[in-house]
Amino acid sequence: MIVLLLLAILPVLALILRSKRSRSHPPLPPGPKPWPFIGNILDMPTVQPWKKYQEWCKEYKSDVIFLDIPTRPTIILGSAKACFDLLDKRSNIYSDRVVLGWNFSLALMPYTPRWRAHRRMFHQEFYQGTVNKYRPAQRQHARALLSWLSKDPQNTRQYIRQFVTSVIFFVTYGRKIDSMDDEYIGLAQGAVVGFSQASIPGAYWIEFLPFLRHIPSWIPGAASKKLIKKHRPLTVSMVDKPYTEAKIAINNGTAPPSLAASLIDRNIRKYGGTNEDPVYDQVIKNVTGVAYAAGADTTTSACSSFLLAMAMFPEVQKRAQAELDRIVGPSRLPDHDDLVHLPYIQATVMEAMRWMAVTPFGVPHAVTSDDFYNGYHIPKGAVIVPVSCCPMAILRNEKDYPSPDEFRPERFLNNKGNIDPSIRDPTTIAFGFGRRICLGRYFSNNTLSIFIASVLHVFNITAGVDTTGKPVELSTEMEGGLVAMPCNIPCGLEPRSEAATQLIREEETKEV
Ligand code: HEM
Repeated sequence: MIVLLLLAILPVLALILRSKRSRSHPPLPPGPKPWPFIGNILDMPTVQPWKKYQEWCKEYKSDVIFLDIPTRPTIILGSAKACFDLLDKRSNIYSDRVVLGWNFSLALMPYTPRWRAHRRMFHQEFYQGTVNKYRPAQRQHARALLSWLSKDPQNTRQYIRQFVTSVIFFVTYGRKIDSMDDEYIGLAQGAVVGFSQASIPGAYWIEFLPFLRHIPSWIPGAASKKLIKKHRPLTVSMVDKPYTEAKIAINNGTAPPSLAASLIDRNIRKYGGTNEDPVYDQVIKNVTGVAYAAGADTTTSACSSFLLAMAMFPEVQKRAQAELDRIVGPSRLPDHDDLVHLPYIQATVMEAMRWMAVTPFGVPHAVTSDDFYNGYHIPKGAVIVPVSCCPMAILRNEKDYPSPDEFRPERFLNNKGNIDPSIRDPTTIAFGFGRRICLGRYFSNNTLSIFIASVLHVFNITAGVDTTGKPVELSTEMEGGLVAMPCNIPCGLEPRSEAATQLIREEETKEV
């Protein structure tokens, strides 16, 4: 019955929307041929969607592709130029989002004053000039990670996640994460996994037709609503629980310094006893909650891809270690302050952000007015998907990055061995565009840099064996939704020398 209703309503809706769109406008960008009434709904890939986006860019020889989704036209952008032209230069109309239900997250809020208030508060704590205050926490956690990895390298994937999560929780709530069994890790991981899957473009088209919420789950697009609903209790707890705990500690005078503590303190001093107090209290809760949601999987993915690259390109590993040996030496671990003297390590960090796209289709934007680009009509309300792994463009673009499949930090160096500013820095793309550009990019870069320098300083990295004793197969296959992770990561981490083992042991006696 419901399927019949669906079949009856969709054609009418599609016709109305399409006739509104086609009135006196230039043509839409090229793309796969739509089916009568249902457009390209059935063409939308929901598993590893970036592969299909790449194929379309190639097939239609265009860096702007149109997908006819009756309720939400979708545009794929497959070149840096198209992304900068639209999402950056015209960001006044390209900064909206498709709302998916994560109401607390500023990363998904529509382009409204509410989003602006959240973004302003987050920015104050994470802009370039202030993030270095988090370096001691990042360094200490990176050093703790060396010890975990040396004892149990088969669980490398879990320890990387624990390291990234611990840094974010420590900075945000002043809370230590002692193991992967920590309640908050489970909460947050569950919430983020559900969301990441649900946000694949086309997986969510059904969201715009609430009256169809009972349709069978085999119809494409139906699954995302269920996913979001299933994970909602985890999401609520992920945002509420650590914040409530932090507030209790503040009231008891037992709170360690943290982002939550300083924001709450500032709010009380500025708005305590006024009507604004509860309003800003909610903003603080959301802003602290989004730090984990937006920062944990993304940074974990970048750290994991780096390890994979080291095992697949051992000559890069050797060259990076030689630089560390020369500049830092065997008697201490590297620090953030060393990085300025370590151009090859800096280039390795840049290459880690380029080689495997962390968010292969960015975080989709939405356009708030009709627009025209390269002779094509971009319809108002369209979802705009910047595809950062498209081979003809962006991070895997032959022209900007020759032999793009190879992990080659040298590409960012000039003939004096310094960073060459004429080569496009991949972080200008990997962190998104315009007014929605990633707010955690400087923080994340500090975490990734100290992770890379510390791990390379003490370990030789090879494929190794996994927890079942099977040799790890190295490949560049990625899995996931909004955030992609390498399917396999190496587990063969061996201390490079007696001196390296000694450095790791010394750290074990220190408090994180
Ligand atoms: C390798 C690590 C990371 C990558 C690749 C990454 C990537 C991105 C991307 C692609 C966007 C969307 C930009 C756009 O819409 O054009 C984004 C947004 C965002 N990121 Fe990150 N991110 C990373 C780490 C972090 C961290 C560590 C934090 C927090 C501490 C963070 C906080 C945010 C926030 C709050 C937004 C939403 C901005 C808005 O919508 O106004 N990110 N990130």
